[in-house]
Amino acid sequence: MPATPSNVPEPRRTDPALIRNFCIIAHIDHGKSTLADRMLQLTGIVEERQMRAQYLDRMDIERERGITIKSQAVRMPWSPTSEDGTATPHILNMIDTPGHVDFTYEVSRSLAACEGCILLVDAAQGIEAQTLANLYLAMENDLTIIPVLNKIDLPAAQPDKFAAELAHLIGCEPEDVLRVSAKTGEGVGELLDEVVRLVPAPVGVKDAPARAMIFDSVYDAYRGVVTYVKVVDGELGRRERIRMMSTNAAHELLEIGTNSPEMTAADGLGVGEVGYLITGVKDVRQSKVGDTITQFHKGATEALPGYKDPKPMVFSGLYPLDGSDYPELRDALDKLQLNDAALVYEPETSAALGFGFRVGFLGLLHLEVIRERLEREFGLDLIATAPNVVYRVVMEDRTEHTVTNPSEFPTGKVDEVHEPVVRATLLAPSEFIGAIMELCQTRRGNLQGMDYLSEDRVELRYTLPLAEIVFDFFDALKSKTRGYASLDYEPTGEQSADLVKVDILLHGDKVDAFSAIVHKDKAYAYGVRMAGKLRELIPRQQFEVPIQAAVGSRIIARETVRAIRKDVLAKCYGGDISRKRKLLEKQKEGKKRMKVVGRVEVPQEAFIAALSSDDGGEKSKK
Ligand SMILES: Nc1nc2c(ncn2[C@@H]2O[C@H](COP(=O)(O)OP(=O)(O)OP(=O)(O)O)[C@@H](O)[C@H]2O)c(=O)[nH]1
Repeated sequence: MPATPSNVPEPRRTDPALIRNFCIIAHIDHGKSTLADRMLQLTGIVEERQMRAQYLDRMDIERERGITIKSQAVRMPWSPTSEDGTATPHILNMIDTPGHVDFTYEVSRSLAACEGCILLVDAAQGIEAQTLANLYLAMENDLTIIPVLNKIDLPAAQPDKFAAELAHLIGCEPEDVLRVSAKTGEGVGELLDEVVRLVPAPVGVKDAPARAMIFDSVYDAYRGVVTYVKVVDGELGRRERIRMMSTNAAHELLEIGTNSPEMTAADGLGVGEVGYLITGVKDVRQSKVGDTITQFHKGATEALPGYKDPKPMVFSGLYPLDGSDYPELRDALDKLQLNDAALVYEPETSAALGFGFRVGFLGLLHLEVIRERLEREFGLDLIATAPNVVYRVVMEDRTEHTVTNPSEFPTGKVDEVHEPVVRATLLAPSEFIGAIMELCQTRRGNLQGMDYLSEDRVELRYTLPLAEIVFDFFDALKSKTRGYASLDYEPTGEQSADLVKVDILLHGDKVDAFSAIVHKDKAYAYGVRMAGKLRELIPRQQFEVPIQAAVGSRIIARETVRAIRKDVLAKCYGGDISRKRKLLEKQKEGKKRMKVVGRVEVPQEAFIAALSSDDGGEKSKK
């Protein structure tokens, strides 16, 4: 049991020397959830009998209520058998990391709450891009890494080959790579023993003012925001008044505890412990990932390092198809924001699309998730403008503008335009090196390095403008590599580039929804493509309609929709008045759905079609 000095009875705190905080890093489908399930079972906190029934049922209910599906951190008891046969009870905290590239910052905070990680790799597939990206983050956080091959029960498993690959990657011996089957449970007990043996115990100052790092924050419809923390120094007690160090906001602790795997209230958390707290705040933006919590009275003066406000990287205009749904869209966004500190939006109006919002996202997946939730959970029909990144525009008089909507690109003398760039990691069989390089070249990529992970698998590292990968990059990569390449990226700053705004004009009037900021070399292609597309989509009017693409006042492409007098009665010979009336009524109906740009009537469908995905669009599933 914990070795506490006898004169200071503190039975409620676990000795940090007996705590191990770890996470599992894996590429999608390499078996992270299955391994976690096996650990829950093996450590006895979930009985075998309950495993399926309980877990799946619970997920359904949670899904229906729209709250978090997984526990963010689970506390498990484990007593490794040592060589002399004695067993010392330890506490293992398994911390879940969000898996996707859009949430790199959150991943890095979850990793910062751990001292070690299990690098899990499918023994039939080998290392993939997400394995690598998360491994790099783990290294940056100085974590002890335990390499593990999973799925060794599969006939297609090649454990020797991939053990060598993993060993080469992290610089250990192939024999150090553990082999498990999360499915059968083989090797999982030994793995937990290794976690205790290899992962360092957390260190912190017991008698200092409390400092706890928030590594996750989720909204629960019944309990408000549940905040997950790791206590680094000192301790937090029940009913304590706490302070968020980034905002200085004070809150009362209503409950503090651990998940094993249900929420279990405790009377406090001490050094190295991981658990949850509830303060009654209703909005995750008041309890942000990366922030430090301390006591309100005599609290810490210096926050833990690394706090960043989530920064949206990709923006898109969201408009209800039916203008009268605008209030519903606003309410829906308000609700989603309760659980998503990274979601930002502000009202915007577009001459073409009416009233809507300019919404900021962490990345494309984030955008897709939000859009899908708005449509599915809130029953909204939406039009989204093409996603764009954030530009910093420096004028010749040195004033600066942050542009999140291309139609707001400043007019006047522009000196420099800066765009965000990412560091991308691409992994593929070596036969596809040429195809990948060619693709990255056309996307203004810069090769930073290339490594062979084994004789037939290669890792390429590029810096790429974010704008070049937000559309169809992932799809293009998959099609050029027959689905074998994997991609991960993280923002690394910005670069100045030769960027211009292309406007699309209908009969001399700008259509704001189609303005785009593109590289100078691609402006012409964009203009020609959009003008051509619109010519097909816009019905003839009673006058000739020129469609032009322009950079500033210079026209770079032009198409024309020829004039026609549309006589709906032309088909109606004879004097059937009721039929005539019907046709006129129908024409009126159609006109209601028309948007008017200047003098030109454009059916809404034309906007939707022009914004949709045949030139990449927003569909880029990972
Ligand atoms: N044969 C075999 N299949 C496994 C093993 N571990 C996981 N699987 C299967 O692999 C698939 C993916 O496993 P998950 O545990 O869902 O993988 P994951 O990494 O959590 O995936 P995501 O949650 O989608 O990221 C499932 O069909 C599992 O049943 C294993 O040891 N052997």
